[in-house]
Amino acid sequence: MIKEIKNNILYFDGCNTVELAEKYGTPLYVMSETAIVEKCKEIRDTFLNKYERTRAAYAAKAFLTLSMCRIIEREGLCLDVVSGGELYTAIKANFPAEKIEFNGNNKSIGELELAIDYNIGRIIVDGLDELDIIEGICKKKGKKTNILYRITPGVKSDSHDYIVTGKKDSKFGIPLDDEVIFPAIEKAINSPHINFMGFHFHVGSQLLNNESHLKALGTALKLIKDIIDKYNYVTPELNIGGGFGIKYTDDDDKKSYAYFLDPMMERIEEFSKEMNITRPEIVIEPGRSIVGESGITLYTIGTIKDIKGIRKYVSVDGGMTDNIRPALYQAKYEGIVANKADMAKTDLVTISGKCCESGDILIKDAHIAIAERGDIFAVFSTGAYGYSMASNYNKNPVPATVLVKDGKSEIIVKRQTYDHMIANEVIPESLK
Ligand SMILES: Cc1ncc(COP(=O)(O)O)c(C=O)c1O
Ligand SMILES: N[C@@H](CCCC[NH3+])C(=O)O
Repeated sequence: MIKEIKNNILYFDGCNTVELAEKYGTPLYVMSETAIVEKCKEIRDTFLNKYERTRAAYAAKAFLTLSMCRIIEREGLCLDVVSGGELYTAIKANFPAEKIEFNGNNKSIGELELAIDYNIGRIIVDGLDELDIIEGICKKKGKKTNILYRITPGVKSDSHDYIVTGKKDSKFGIPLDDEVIFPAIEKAINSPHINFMGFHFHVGSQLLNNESHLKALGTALKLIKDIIDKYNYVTPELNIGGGFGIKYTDDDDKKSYAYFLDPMMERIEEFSKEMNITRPEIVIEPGRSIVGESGITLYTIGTIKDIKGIRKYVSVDGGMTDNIRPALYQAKYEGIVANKADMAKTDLVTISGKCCESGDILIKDAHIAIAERGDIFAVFSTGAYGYSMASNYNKNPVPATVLVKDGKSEIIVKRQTYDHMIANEVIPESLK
């Protein structure tokens, strides 16, 4: 059990959360190594070991630190990065270059050079002129790079509009209009500096049903067939993205990896038999599903305002700066007063942050134990897209992250200091 209640206190991966808050301060991101490892094991058991020639590239954008790179490498996964900064973090952690894949809809020349210099495994090309840039860099450096084309499969998945990515009107991917996609494919096949590996799609994030994955797969398989028919070229790989949803609240009907992947693998195997080709190597890119439920955030409760007949605001010492998701996507979370974990949840409150924004609300209408200043509040399922989307708004420092496992805790990201925040600021001569 990752989450447990003992003597009225919330424990997370064997650690007393009130003691963690005392030792490391709040706000505090707490990541359970046991939970992350369990997720990786589920991926190995139900996908990597079940089907030959498969890879799982952890989508680093969900939560990336040097230590996370180490865990991902140890657990046998690859890494999907989307920026020079994520790639640099992987390089600094000595992550094997051939296991890195580079996504992104507007990679800079500098970022592509870094990727090619480091000989990373795959670049997922996301725009027509990106291929020319990669070719130019490879030519200059005498290298050859593996690429896939990210396609826009034209499916609308069932998630918040900001995190659906597969519909035609999207900044991601290459549209499948014949006059756009076929010349691009021909160019990639014929380029002496490119190994054209195939296609990539990612339909959206926090998905709780497999419909859009299956629809997009149908589109991708049709394209693979067209390429065989037109150019007699069999693409050796297919990347079917991530997006597997997690449980934020009791309303989220989370599904297993197998629920998404088994029907897709079945369809791909059938297709390969029909076409009489070797089944392409299949790659997935899970992010949220590995780290989301593996993390919680601890806060200290401060001001409590009970506006009679209207609402009771319980403010904590963090907010949209450490978790932008409620403000950005109206995302729902659940939480608990960690030092009153056994007490009846009789109070209906709104958990608000400390930023100067009325929208800085973490949980609207939460049922919690009667809280007082100084209590510790834990928000669940914050392991994905919390730390990685943190900001310094209102000059709030980014919280520390601790990694916990079987009752032991270690810092993996130190708390930012006020000095860190102003370290890059300069007062020019004109203002001295
Ligand atoms: C290309 C790509 N791959 C993988 C992911 C990871 O998605 P998730 O965290 O939902 O698994 C994303 C983000 O949505 C993405 O854009
Ligand atoms: N940041 C988003 C998901 C990322 C979407 C990336 N394509 C979230 O918190 O849900």
